[in-house]
Amino acid sequence: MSRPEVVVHRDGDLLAAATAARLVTSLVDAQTARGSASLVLTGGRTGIAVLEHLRATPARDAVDWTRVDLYWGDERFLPAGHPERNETQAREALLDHVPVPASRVHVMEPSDGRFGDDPEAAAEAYADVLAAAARPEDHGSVPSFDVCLLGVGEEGHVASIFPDSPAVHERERAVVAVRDCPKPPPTRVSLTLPAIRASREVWLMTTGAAKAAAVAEGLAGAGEVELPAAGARGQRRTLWLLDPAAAAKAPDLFTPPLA
Ligand SMILES: O=C1O[C@H](COP(=O)(O)O)[C@@H](O)[C@H](O)[C@H]1O
Repeated sequence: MSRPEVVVHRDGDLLAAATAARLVTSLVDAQTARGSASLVLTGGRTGIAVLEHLRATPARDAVDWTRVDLYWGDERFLPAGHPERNETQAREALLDHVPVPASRVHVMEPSDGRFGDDPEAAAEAYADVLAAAARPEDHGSVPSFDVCLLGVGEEGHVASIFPDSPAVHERERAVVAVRDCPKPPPTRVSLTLPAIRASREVWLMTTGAAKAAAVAEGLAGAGEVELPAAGARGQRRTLWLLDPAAAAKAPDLFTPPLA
């Protein structure tokens, strides 16, 4: 498992633009090395801003979108097309504007989908999707995603894994239903930390002073039960992408010059 690295960008907009550029390179490299690329998307302000920048940059055409598999780290369990669904926001920001085949867009089921209002069934179905996509070399029932994008909440949540919640204690399952979530909407579906840790690279992106304490604790070795972001690590790389406000309380070791 990789040790965290930190990049501090001048402001949130530059962070989103630079992360979009970084993604182009990573997806192209993955396609060159393995034929296709896999990307886990996140909701949240920064996650969607990255997709908007990706849509706007001409470099997006360097990616062969017909050979990208898209997954989600979490989803708000709401009806299809609901504006608060991470899927809806990602489609508007990027997916409706690039030629990614529908068969490669692996959404978590909505609350009016195949399983109705049953988030546990939706979570199990998503675990089956991941297991079907895993290759023998992935050593498990989760693909080795090339990049897993994550936002970070003020209390240190990633995906929909909140501090000291049942999801953060999950060790076996790759996907779980989340109920009584402290951040609305209360019902969600989420990858677990073991599934996130199957990723080659994990990129945690966050901005603003409200996130500074969570960032500092995450980098200073907090336990993942208290601060789930601390447990989000990639096999090869764990990258914290921050603005100066989010980085303000980080330990010295982790505050490199501005990029
Ligand atoms: O609800 C969610 O929030 C987090 C973080 O969002 P942000 O706006 O504070 O960056 C996000 O990572 C997660 O995917 C989403 O469902």
